Amino acid sequence: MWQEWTADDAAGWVAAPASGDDKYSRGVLGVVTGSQEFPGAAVLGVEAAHRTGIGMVRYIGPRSVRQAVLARRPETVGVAGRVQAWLVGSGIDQSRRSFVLLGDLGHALAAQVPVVLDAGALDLVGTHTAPTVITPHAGELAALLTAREMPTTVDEVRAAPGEWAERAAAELGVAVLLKGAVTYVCDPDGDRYTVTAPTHWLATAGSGDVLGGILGALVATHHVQLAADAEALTALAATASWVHGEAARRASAEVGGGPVTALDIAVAVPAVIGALLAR
Ligand SMILES: NC(=O)C1=CN([C@@H]2O[C@H](COP(=O)(O)OP(=O)(O)OC[C@H]3O[C@@H](n4cnc5c(N)ncnc54)[C@H](O)[C@@H]3O)[C@@H](O)[C@H]2O)[C@@H](O)CC1
Ligand SMILES: Nc1ncnc2c1ncn2[C@@H]1O[C@H](COP(=O)(O)OP(=O)(O)O)[C@@H](O)[C@H]1O
Repeated sequence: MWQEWTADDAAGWVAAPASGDDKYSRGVLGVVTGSQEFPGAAVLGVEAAHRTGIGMVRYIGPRSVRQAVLARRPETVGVAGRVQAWLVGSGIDQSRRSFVLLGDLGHALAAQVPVVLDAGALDLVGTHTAPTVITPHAGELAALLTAREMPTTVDEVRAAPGEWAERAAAELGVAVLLKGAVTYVCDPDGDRYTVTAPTHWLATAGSGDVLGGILGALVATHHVQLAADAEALTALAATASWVHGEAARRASAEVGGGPVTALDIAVAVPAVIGALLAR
């Protein structure tokens, strides 16, 4: 049975800093995203991570992309160091990964801290043992499962998204967040949540990159809980999807129900987090 994730559920998975906190205890997210072809994906994910509330974001990637990220978010740290979670793959073309990039991805996945695997890193699922959540859309899930000898098509996944998400979680041994107008979040232990988007303006280029940043930040800021209970990843993924949808709804409401851009969604996130904390 799939359970719709609500505002009350999400409210249990957002964190505000306390008096004893510092930027490291709050959580540090390492990010390996973006490319010369898709620098915007890195900018959007990093922006969303900062807007979700986090101690620090470390961005690892090509110099030109790092410059774009820092131009938008000078708070971002551009050198490697300790992190409590990784977000990898958004804005990366799987077929054009350089040796340097493969090294950075390998380093991230070997770190034994929770990982959000998106877009051009989805094929790396199963190459590491850290708690992992994958964030495909229907096209990406179909391609991933087909490559793993579970042949399927986008149309088949769209026709039965919950079943394919569950199958992926069971066969790949990771939490799955399957994106769409209804997002399906599940894990191999049987947790199953749906998140129904409150607005279809969410379907815009870069929206998924923003979702990755929100989820990465939530994972990093819950690193202590995750170390004790890896299943928390599923609740955090459902929360990220809920926050993402609600941010788009608020951004659209601000313009009289009109369209929103991916960056608008990220900018609306702090008010969503504030409202959840006030519940
Ligand atoms: N500003 C940016 O830098 C942006 C970068 N992006 C990056 O661009 C890369 C390619 O993204 P795409 O996924 O759009 O790749 P494609 O547009 O190449 O799509 C791959 C395949 O999946 C199908 N597909 C795309 N979206 C789908 C959906 N929502 N449901 C079902 N099938 C779908 C397509 O028809 C295609 O067959 C990713 O790395 C992504 O992170 C995008 O997020 C757009 C914005
Ligand atoms: N029809 C729709 N209505 C509402 N939300 C949608 C719809 N289609 C897709 N979405 C959401 O929009 C986002 C699109 O992400 P993604 O497919 O990764 O796009 P991109 O790669 O351009 O960022 C996801 O969060 C998904 O759940």
